[in-house]
Amino acid sequence: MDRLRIVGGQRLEGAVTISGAKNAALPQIAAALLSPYRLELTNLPAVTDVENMLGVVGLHGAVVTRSAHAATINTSAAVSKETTYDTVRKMRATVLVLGPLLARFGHARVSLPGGCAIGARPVDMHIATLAALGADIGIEGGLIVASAPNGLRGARIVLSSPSVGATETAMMAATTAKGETEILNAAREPEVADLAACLNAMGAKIEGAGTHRILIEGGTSWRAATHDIIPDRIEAGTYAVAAAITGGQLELTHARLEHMASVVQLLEAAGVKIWPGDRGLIVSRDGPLKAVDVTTEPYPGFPTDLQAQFMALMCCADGASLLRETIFENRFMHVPELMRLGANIKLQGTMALVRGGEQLKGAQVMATDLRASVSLVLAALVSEGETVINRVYHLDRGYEQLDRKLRLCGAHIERIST
Ligand SMILES: CC(=O)N[C@H]1[C@@H](OP(=O)(O)OP(=O)(O)OC[C@H]2O[C@@H](n3ccc(=O)[nH]c3=O)[C@H](O)[C@@H]2O)O[C@H](CO)[C@@H](O)[C@@H]1O
Ligand SMILES: C=C(OP(=O)(O)O)C(=O)O
Repeated sequence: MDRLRIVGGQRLEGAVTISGAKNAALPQIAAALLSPYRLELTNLPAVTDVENMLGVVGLHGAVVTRSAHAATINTSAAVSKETTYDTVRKMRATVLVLGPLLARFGHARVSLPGGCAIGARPVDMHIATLAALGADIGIEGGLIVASAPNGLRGARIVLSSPSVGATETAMMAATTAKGETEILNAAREPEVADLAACLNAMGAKIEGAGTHRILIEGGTSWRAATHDIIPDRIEAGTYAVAAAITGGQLELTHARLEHMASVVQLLEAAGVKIWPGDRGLIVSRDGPLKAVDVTTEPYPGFPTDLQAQFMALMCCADGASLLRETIFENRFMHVPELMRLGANIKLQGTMALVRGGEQLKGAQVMATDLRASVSLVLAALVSEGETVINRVYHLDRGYEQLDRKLRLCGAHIERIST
């Protein structure tokens, strides 16, 4: 199992290429199962979640042709097979094949994902949206078993909360339904809009993705398509924090300001300067870091996927900041590990009070999930001495060549393979 060894104290300077968004890539790979024609995805991030998702569509008979940052997925010979617990356990986003399999083949059997480090993460809304589209759907022996032998039919779907995954499931399934589907209280994340753009390139007729109300005209005539995945706003936000925490300056090549308004606003409030450059965004800090409060919210609010990274930043700010997590009930697994580095954090329910300003000191720490792991990397960059981060496979799920990208900007970081 690989580990990362980081010696803190280096100011980061240089350019970081922001990869394609993992959370846009995963549903788009699942969407390939909808159409018998090839889907070519470009700007595909080279991360293990993407490899796993390509493996999952491969298990359903898709033929995948790869290059470093692209994949062509041909599902002309695909079938709806059982997606086992073993597959879903590795990566929850696997549940996104449910809608496409049901829509294309009229039946699907996908294992229930179960809880994970950040929360229980039920899939009841995914199930409810497919039931609203006319599927006969239930749980049998740990599997979601769905059928619609006569096809799905368009419906008005009102989500009880704007779930990203449930919006994506509903949108994908509705492309083959008879008639029109309206999704209300839809998630507005850029990854949802990018999935709609990909589906539209494949022949679908979707309007309104990126707003609360999405309209999908069913009965799609599919065609071959190529789609370029949007840059990863969470990866960009992570490197913005790396520049801020080390008092450095980074150019985030490809990063898009329009996807990062709430993040930019909070960073600026913390004393960080951000401005658009020719190739993306430039992030710089030379003054003191100010403590700011953070509340995670659905997009366009501050993303839960950057809460851990901001907590690392607030550990180095002057004063106290309150971080409130409203999306996942257990997304503070990084707190005890940051405390091992000397951070002063008090947890109460869904809130964390961070008293910044202590000099962090290197230690052995353990990564528990993707964003928790990267918050430890960020804290280690400013910790005195050496930090060793175990279970790096969490990082590899969603960050392409993190150690290399940081090293190129001056970080003292090495991967120890065992
Ligand atoms: C692969 C991917 O894109 N992952 C992202 C996606 O996850 P994901 O799509 O799983 O997140 P959701 O937006 O669905 O989850 C939001 C909340 O709704 C709850 N919920 C969700 C579905 C459901 O059927 N029932 C239910 O109760 C979840 O437990 C959570 O508390 O959006 C999250 C919120 O921005 C991000 O943190 C994840 O990185
Ligand atoms: C929680 C995340 O991903 P997933 O939904 O795939 O677990 C994440 O990207 O931070």
